[in-house]
Amino acid sequence: MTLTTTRLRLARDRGFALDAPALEVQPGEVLGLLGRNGSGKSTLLRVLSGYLAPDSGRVSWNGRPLAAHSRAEWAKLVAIVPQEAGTTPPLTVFEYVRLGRVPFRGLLQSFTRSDIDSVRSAIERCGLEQLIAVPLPQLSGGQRQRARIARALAQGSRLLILDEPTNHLDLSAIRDIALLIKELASDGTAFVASLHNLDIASYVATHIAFLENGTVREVGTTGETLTRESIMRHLDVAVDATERSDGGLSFSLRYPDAAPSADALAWAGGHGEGVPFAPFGDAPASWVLEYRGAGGAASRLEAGR
Ligand SMILES: Nc1ncnc2c1ncn2[C@@H]1O[C@H](COP(=O)(O)OP(=O)(O)OP(=O)(O)O)[C@@H](O)[C@H]1O
Repeated sequence: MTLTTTRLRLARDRGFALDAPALEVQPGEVLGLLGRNGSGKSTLLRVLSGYLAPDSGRVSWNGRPLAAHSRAEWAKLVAIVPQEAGTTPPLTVFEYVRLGRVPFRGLLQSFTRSDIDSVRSAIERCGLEQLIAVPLPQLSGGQRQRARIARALAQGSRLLILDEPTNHLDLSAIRDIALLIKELASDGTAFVASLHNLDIASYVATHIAFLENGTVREVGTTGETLTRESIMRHLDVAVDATERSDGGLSFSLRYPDAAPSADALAWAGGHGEGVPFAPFGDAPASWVLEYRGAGGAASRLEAGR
């Protein structure tokens, strides 16, 4: 499944307007949307999934404009995995995942053998076999998120739209969801996901789009786009970065009253981004780091030990 768009624009209430350049997501690619609260990530996801019509611009799936797909085709091609909502339906994992087959049968028609096979295989894919008969409200947040993804897989969709997929999850559940997304992408599923977690973005996303006040300011491959400078520029927050063994970056928030970690300093120094400052002998008494803030102005951050 390939998602393509022309430039998209949509004006909403209270002066908010979405403005995104032409985008393309190929099978196996994961486009991560990053931006501050209210920057328009969910709005863009709704436009890409066909729930909101743009004022101008066109969304196409597999080269056909969205409007040319029937509702049934639409439901089969694209699955939306929403944020954890307040209420959880009192269905078992099996019953819930089976809802993914409704576009193929309709609510009142009975499910076929092949529907049930799709449901079971999606449940296995998401590691929920042991929980197949457990009601959703009794699952943990991470297990429920996996059930939502399983439902999307049972639907057979090759484009998954995820709204903050690791919201409210503990660290091990975040890791499991990240691994699942990566595994599904390696099998050719395309993803667009709004993300707040920079580590997850670096790990799962092949491409990143930064939104600010509704406008996509920068889009590109993760390696080129997800940098300390762009994070400072678009999210208005200073982070330290260290390189992972797979070549991606791990980010940690820089608190104004805490010195950056030795690892982050070493990495930044090695990349010419920061200057460890050691006035007395080997042990640095303070550090001076430079970064470029919004508008390109150079700022200096000094931190004592
Ligand atoms: N149904 C709606 N009608 C009109 N405006 C809306 C609607 N939903 C959201 N908005 C507005 O659109 C803007 C962008 O909101 P959106 O939810 O897309 O941002 P977001 O980046 O996903 O935020 P968050 O990170 O907090 O989830 C906000 O100003 C919001 O008030």
